[in-house]
Amino acid sequence: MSEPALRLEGVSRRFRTEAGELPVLTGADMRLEAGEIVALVAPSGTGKSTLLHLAGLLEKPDAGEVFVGGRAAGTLSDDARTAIRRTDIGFVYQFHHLLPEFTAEENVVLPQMADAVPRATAQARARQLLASFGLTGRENHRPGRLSGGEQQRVAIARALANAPRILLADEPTGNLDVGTSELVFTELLAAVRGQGVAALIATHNPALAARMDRVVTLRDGRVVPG
Ligand SMILES: Nc1ncnc2c1ncn2[C@@H]1O[C@H](COP(=O)(O)OP(=O)(O)OP(=O)(O)O)[C@@H](O)[C@H]1O
Repeated sequence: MSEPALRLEGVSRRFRTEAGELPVLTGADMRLEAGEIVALVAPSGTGKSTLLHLAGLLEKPDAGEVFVGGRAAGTLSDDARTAIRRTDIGFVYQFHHLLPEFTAEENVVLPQMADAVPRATAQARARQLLASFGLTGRENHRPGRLSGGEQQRVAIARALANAPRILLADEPTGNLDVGTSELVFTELLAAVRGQGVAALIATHNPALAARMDRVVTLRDGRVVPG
């Protein structure tokens, strides 16, 4: 079998809390194949965000290894990890995390410029991505002037700006009302399927999870079929 987009091997993470050591992940293994869309559905507090942060190279595991396109992240310099995060991985948070002082378009342009894309090219891609999320006419609005659904659409456009191979999303529609969540989620799925992006998406919503290729959950700190 060819190398998956993302592979976790024996990944462990524990936190030190007032009550003592909290083992959240205890040797988690998983594969995310190229272009595959996987739902991560697990009860609150079982480690979904922790897993996504490790997979996204935002944090380092205490043990085990994260492979992105076959490259072992633990063997790389911080600069090399940052470069992989920028070019290969898009991350969508539950709350948009857009830069409030920049417009919608600038929020989608900036990660591309950090990846050395010329400004005019980055602007054209940003406009095209924003248009694909129904945001034509909103390009020059700052996040504070956008609705919650629009903010999340911009955040998704930003995550896709550098055409990553992997999209990681942590309850990307979790703070939206049911109707808006359904709409934004449908657009998110269409975008990742259309671009052939592998995606790991945490959600509490079983109906949304059922629309992905497969479901995994977390049990006793490990990834198991959901
Ligand atoms: N930096 C940290 N320091 C201490 N404990 C932490 C830290 N980050 C997470 N935890 C704890 O680890 C456990 C797993 O947290 P995590 O956020 O990964 O769960 P989750 O499944 O994403 O939860 P939710 O569905 O509520 O977002 C929780 O008990 C949490 O309190």
